[in-house]
Amino acid sequence: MPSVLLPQRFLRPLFDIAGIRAREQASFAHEGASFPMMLRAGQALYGHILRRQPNIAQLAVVVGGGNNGGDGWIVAYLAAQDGIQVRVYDVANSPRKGDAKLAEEQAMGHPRIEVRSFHELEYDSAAVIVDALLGIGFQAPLSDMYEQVIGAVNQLSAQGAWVVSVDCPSGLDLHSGQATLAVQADLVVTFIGDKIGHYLQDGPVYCHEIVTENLQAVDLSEQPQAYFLEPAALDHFPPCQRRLNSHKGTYGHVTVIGGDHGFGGAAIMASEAAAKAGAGTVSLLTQETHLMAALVRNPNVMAVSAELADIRATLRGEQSVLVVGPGLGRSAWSKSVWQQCQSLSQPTVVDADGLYWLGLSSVQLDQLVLTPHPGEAARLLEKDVKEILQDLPRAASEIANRYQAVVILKGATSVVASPDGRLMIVGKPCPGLAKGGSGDVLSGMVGACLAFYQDAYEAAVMAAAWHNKAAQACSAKIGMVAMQPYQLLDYLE
Ligand SMILES: NC(=O)C1=CN([C@@H]2O[C@H](COP(=O)(O)OP(=O)(O)OC[C@H]3O[C@@H](n4cnc5c(N)ncnc54)[C@H](O)[C@@H]3O)[C@@H](O)[C@H]2O)[C@@H](O)CC1
Ligand SMILES: Nc1ncnc2c1ncn2[C@@H]1O[C@H](COP(=O)(O)OP(=O)(O)O)[C@@H](O)[C@H]1O
Ligand SMILES: [K+]
Repeated sequence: MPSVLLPQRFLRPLFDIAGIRAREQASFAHEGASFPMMLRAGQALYGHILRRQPNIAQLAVVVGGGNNGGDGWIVAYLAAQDGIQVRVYDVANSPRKGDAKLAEEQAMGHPRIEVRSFHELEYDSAAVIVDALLGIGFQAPLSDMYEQVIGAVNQLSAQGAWVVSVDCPSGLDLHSGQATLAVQADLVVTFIGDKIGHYLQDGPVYCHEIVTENLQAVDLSEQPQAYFLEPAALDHFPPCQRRLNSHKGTYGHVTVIGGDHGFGGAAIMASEAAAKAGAGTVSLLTQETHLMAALVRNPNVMAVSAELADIRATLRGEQSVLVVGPGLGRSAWSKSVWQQCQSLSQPTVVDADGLYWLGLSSVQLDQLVLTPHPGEAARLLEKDVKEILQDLPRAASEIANRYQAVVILKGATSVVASPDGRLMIVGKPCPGLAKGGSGDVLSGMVGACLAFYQDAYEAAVMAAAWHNKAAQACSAKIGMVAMQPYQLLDYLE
C-alpha cells in the first residue's frame, strides 16, 4: 500500500511567532540593519496592490503604533511617489520608535499624503484600504479605539472596498487563530513565513487569500511548527485510489462498532462512509434493532447483531480495521463492547463515545487513530475547552503523545498530529459540516483509509482532508443549510 504520498510542494510550512521573530532577528544581524527589511515588506505589499488594483487612484492606509504600522507608512510613501492620493488614518497613541518612526518620517509631509483622524475613516471613499494596524505584536484584547477602527474598515469592505492586510488581519491572534473582531481581508500579504494562526479557528474566516513574501530572510535550521495541506494536493490523490488490476482484498476490511439504542444512525453512517470512501468490505456490529435499517440503507455493508455475535466473528485477519464509538453510548453494553476491543490488536479508530471509554481505560496499539472534537480533547487531557482552543496544535500533540496515537483534533480546520511529531492542518471552514453526524462520517472514512494506507498519519490526513473537500463540493451543490453530512460521500472524487 502507498506510503509517504504527499509531495512537499503541497505542504505549506507554518511557523509560530517565536520562530518568525528568530528569523527576523537573524536576518537583521546578517544584513547589519533592520530598516531595509521593512522597505522590502512595503515594496512587496505595494507590488501586490498594483497587480490586483492596477487603476488605483486613491488609497486609504490605516496605521498602528508598531512596525506593522511602519510597513503601512512605507506603502503610503510608495503610493504617493507614484501619483496616488493617500489618506493615512493614524491610530498610534504614543510616538513611534525605531523602524516605524523612520518609515513615518520618510512619508510625513509628502504633498500627496494627508493624515486624518481615525474618526473620519468611515467616510473614506478609497476603493483600496491597507490594514497596517496590528501584526505579530498583537496581544488580545483589542482596545476600544482599535475595535472602532476595525469595525469601520469592515464596514467599508462591506460597501465594496478591497482590503489588503499587512502580515495578518488586524485583531487575529496569530498563535491561536482566535479573534473576537478582526479585519475582513481580501488579501493578506504575510512576511517571512506563514503563521500558524492564519490557518486555525477564525484565521481562515478573515484571510480570504494569503500570499507569502520571504523578504530575503535568512533560513534557520529549525523546522516549521506544522504544515498546511494545500487542497490542490487532493486533485492528485483520491481517498483510496483504485488500481485497475485489484480486488476487494486490496482495499481491506473495516468493522464499525456502535449504535446503542437511540443512536443507530451514527454507526450506520460511519459504516456507509467506510464503504463509500473505498474500503474493500465493511461490517457493522450494532444493536439488533438497527439491522433492518442498516441493510435497507446500504446492503453492501454486512450488518451483524451485537446480541448474536462478538467482534472477533466479524474480523477478516489481523489487518481488519475497527472503528469503535459512533453512537456507542455509555451503557453496560457499550462498556462490554469496549472491553472486547481492548483484548484485540487490530488497527483501530476511536471516536465519540469510544473516546469516553478510552479516557477511563486506555489501549496500546501499533495503529491507533483518535478523532476528538475540542470537548472530547479537553476530557482526554483533563483540561477545560478554553485551554484547548488557545493552542490546538499543542493539545493534539499532547493527546498523540499520551495515547501513542495519531490524532485528528476536529474543527473548522482540523489538526492532525502524530506521536512522532508530525503536524498537519487540513481543510477550510465549511459550516455545512456543523451538524451531528459529520464526525460519524469522518470516523468511517478514517477506517477505510487506515485499511488502505500503511501509515496511520497519512490515512488520517487523507480522510480529514477529503471529508472537508467533499463537504465543500456537496454544500456548493445542495446548500450549507440543507446538506446532510452523509451526502458528502457522493463527492469523494
Ligand atoms: N522590524 C522590521 O523591520 C519588520 C517588521 N515587520 C512588521 O512588523 C510587525 C511586527 O511589529 P511589532 O512587533 O512592532 O508589532 P505590531 O506592529 O504588530 O504591534 C505592536 C503595536 O500594537 C500595539 N498593540 C498590541 N496589542 C494591542 C491591542 N490589543 N490593542 C491595541 N494596541 C495593541 C502595541 O502597543 C504596539 O504599538 C510584523 O507583523 C510585520 O508587519 C515586517 O515588516 C518585517 C520587517
Ligand atoms: N464550520 C465547520 N467547518 C468545517 N468543518 C466543520 C465545521 N463544523 C464541523 N466541522 C467538521 O465536522 C465534524 C464534526 O465532528 P463532531 O463534532 O464529532 O460531530 P458528530 O460526532 O456530532 O457528528 C468534524 O470533522 C469537523 O471538522
Ligand atoms: K495588519
